[in-house]
Amino acid sequence: MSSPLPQHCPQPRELDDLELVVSGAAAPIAGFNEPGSPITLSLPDDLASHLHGGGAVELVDPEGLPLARVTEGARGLEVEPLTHAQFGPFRRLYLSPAAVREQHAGRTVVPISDLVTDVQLRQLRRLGPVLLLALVGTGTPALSPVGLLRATLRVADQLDAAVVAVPLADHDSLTDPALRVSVLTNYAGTDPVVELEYGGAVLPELADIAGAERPEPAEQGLVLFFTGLSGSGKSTLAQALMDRLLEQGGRTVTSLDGDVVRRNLSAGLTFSKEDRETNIRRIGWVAAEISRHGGVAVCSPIAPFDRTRQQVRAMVQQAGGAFFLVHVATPLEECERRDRKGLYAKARRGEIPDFTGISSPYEEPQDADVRVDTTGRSIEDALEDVTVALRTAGYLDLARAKTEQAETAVGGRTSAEPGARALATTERPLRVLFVCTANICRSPYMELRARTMAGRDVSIEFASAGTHGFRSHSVDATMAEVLADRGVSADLIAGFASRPLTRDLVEAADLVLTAEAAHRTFVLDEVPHAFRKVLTLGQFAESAARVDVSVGGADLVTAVGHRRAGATDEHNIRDPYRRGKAAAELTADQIDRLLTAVLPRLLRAQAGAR
Ligand SMILES: Nc1ncnc2c1ncn2[C@@H]1O[C@H](COP(=O)(O)OS(=O)(=O)O)[C@@H](OP(=O)(O)O)[C@H]1O
Ligand SMILES: Nc1ncnc2c1ncn2[C@@H]1O[C@H](COP(=O)(O)OP(=O)(O)O)[C@@H](O)[C@H]1O
Repeated sequence: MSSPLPQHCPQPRELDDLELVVSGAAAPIAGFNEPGSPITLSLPDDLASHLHGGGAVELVDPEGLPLARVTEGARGLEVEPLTHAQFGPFRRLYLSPAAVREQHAGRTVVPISDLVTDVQLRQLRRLGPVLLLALVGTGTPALSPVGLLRATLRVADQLDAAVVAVPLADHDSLTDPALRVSVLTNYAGTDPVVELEYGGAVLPELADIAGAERPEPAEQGLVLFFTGLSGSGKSTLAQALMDRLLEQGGRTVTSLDGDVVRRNLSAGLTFSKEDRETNIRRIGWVAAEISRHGGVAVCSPIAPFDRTRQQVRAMVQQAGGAFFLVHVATPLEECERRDRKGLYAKARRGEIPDFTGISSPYEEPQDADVRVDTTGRSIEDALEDVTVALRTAGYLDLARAKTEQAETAVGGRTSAEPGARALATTERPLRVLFVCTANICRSPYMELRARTMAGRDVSIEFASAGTHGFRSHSVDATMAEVLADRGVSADLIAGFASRPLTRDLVEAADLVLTAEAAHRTFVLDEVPHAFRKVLTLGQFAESAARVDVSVGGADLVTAVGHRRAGATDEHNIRDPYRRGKAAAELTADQIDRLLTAVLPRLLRAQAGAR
């Protein structure tokens, strides 16, 4: 009897890709890892070498259902389908391009990845019979796949429309647009494909879906994840924070403390790298489920590996929760000095192998929402850093009642201090950098229009640059005309000189707003840690709309960094270069709409919070 094939459960994005490959939607791509293809599968080293040696691997879904068998072929990994996924909400809507051509030929094809607006419904009505392709792949829709399908079906009821679900995932790379075009074309055949216009207000009949999908921060599940060395203060801060949460009431709180988890959920695991990863993934899994149901999970394991922390973040976000990472960055010397449990001394004597910080690594997080060094500080004071960050990010407001704050104020600290601290960081002007390709058309328009709109306000500065920016060119002549028509002074326009984007420009900016998602990807490939402050202008506008109107200026930038909407194609501001004045006007209209929505909130003088 032959031994069973090794099995592997791919990541959600890879499972979506598998479905596209099997259904023919990805054609001409027919497998994984073909040269230059965005459809890739990453396998653990042992499985990769098994394939390389001529073996086969079975890909299974998270429940273990075998979906396909992969082998190494001439162009990459060849895929032989086994079983088709049969369950899951709206499975019946997942059709292959061949089935769609057979059942729905003759309809105008319209891709949908967000809630439809009034403007878009009018556009759809004008199109006649339509096929709404709901793009439900991982990371693509602005809401959950089920939410998008429920909303799209509701819109379809008002039209002559068919709805089909397509698991086109977001690969967050420059190859995405090409894949999108080929998938849409495979579904459309010879029928036209029309993109929805940008803008408008979400249809009132979708409000309940929008509400359920985008819960108010007070209702969204939240995972507070403290990471740091043993003795850094994770448990102490986590406990103090939970006490505050419980005193305030209104939320269910679950503690997943490192030590406690190891005595229960993870009993028997060692401190090898593998077992630590298992331990953290277990914590992540439980925390994600808690967040799925709107609860707050407070976790405080060491979690020394970046990759595992990222996996937890992904699990939580997948479950619709928010993930907030606190790096308790107390240095090793201080943790060792405290040595509350006497473990460091033992580790130094070699009595505990693989001890974090001594004989096992701790990878410092680059993506922490807040970093707290507890050295020489009171617990209350260190906790303040966390509660301020939580409040600023729009998750929890754990401010004590004023009377209580006054009572706890010591050594000249007053109840006003947290607010004062937040203000101090915003005293210099907020620096906003606009980015497009050549820096002669869209980004100069954004910069000069924004400067004109801001007038004499000194709380903000605008600049622009291009991912492939020309050096010292003036504004494109057509765009310059549009700028002049819209009240931008001739001096400003004449004084403009284009420039290429540099790392320093990104580092120096508080907020980088790009014309298209591809520009955002370009910037992040260069400066990955800037991910919170680099957004498309449309993505920023949509994200800002979700943040309470009382939050403005630098606080708004921080809040959006933590609660940003996905960058979808609808957000892209298309390039009008050399497409005539009408195209330039349309682009200008789109930019004006977005700037009008966001600028008043970025200008300190008008931001409601102050
Ligand atoms: N080898 C080794 N390395 C690090 N820590 C050790 C080790 N052996 C035991 N301990 C005790 O276990 C606690 C850390 O467990 P965690 O589950 O948080 O660790 S991990 O996230 O799985 O890496 C940690 O507790 P905290 O001090 O609360 O962090 C230690 O008390
Ligand atoms: N500002 C502070 N914040 C948190 N802990 C502090 C602080 N100052 C001193 N400590 C002490 O440091 C130790 C931290 O231990 P613990 O919270 O168990 O750390 P961990 O969970 O990271 O191992 C405790 O004894 C705590 O009283």
